[in-house]
Amino acid sequence: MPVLTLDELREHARQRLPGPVWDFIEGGSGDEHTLRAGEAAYRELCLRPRVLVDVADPDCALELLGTPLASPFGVAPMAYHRLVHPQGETATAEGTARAGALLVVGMFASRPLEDIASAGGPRWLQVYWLRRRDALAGLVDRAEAAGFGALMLTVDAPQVARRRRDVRNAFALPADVTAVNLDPGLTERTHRATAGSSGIEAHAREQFDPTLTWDDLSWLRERTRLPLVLKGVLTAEDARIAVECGVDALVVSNHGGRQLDRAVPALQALPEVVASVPESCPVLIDGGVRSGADAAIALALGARAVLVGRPVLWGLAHAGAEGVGQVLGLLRSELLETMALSGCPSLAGLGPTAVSRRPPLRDHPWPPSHGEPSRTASTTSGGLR
Ligand SMILES: Cc1cc2nc3c(=O)[nH]c(=O)nc-3n(C[C@H](O)[C@H](O)[C@H](O)COP(=O)(O)O)c2cc1C
Ligand SMILES: O=C(O)C(=O)c1ccccc1
Repeated sequence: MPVLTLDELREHARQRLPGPVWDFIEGGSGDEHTLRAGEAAYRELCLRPRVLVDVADPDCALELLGTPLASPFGVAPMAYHRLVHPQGETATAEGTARAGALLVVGMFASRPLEDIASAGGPRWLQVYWLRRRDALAGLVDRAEAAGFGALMLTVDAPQVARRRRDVRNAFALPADVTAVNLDPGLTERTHRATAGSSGIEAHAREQFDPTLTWDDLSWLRERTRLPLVLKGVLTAEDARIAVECGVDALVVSNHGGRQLDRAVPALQALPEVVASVPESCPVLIDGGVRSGADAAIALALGARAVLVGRPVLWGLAHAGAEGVGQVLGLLRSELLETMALSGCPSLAGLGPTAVSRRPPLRDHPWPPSHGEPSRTASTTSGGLR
């Protein structure tokens, strides 16, 4: 039986993976309030389909910071893909390349950057700000040499939040899963949990530099010619500062509910961020995207692309590269169907008037004011207000 939904893949993955690994992937921080709210936010919105539009040839290809993509989907950066499949990130890279989607490789990847790059698809590298600045610099140089198209700095994790599932499970990495792109001395801590702390949390406390401020960004900005993307921005205020600091793109994200619990759902924060940056600064989003319709809603509200996290690991656990390809292929075909059936055959035509909500989420100016209103969008008096 072919897999028809992401939920089916999730069930397959759950059956295959050890409980503590499943919990590490699926879990969130604190009471997991933000984790649940991230997905729920999409269900509170509806599409406003327009009719009698020629939708014979819907098109969702785009270029993002110079990277051509067959669809506006990317794999969110996630650590340690070898936790769920022996080939880890190289299998993820193959499946993602086949789908023509973007792969954001995590700093804590469990396969070498150069091997991941050999799949040939569009790829960016995510980094955390380490106390060991030389380790960060070394990785940036390797990413440039291996043809990575952008650098994504995650800024919502000055420390790794307490994830109670991992504490209960005393979660630590198995000996054969390591962050192979970093000096072993930097990551040995991930293999030992202590009372009250997972190996991941304890490792991050030792290695992540919580003193990072906007002033430090210039070091990274000057260190690389790659476009710089900040991941984990949730407010208009920070979006504006980021642009002033020379950041090229933003990811509106609460880390999939794994960092600040009670943080605002990414979808709710999206409009104020989009409204605060120039059109030249693409805004991406992640967290809780589970269907092509979810993606269409995010794109309509101004996201230029959508990153997907956990579902990619479900696909990888279930069927390696093939499973990753299934996840991204399913999302792309659902998005194209949604675009056709809502009378928006192009990404440019997918604007805020394609979405309806009740009650109002918040009182920022609406709609976000970017771009030429599309023909379909401009002739309506409804939409999200
Ligand atoms: C197992 C796992 C590991 C993750 N590791 C990282 C990481 O190393 N760096 C990072 O910036 N985000 C990391 N994230 C967060 C994702 O990039 C992303 O923000 C989140 O998973 C999106 O939500 P979704 O899973 O609902 O799609 C991780 C998420 C998961 C589930
Ligand atoms: O970012 C995360 O969510 C995460 O789980 C992680 C994994 C390895 C190192 C740091 C954070």
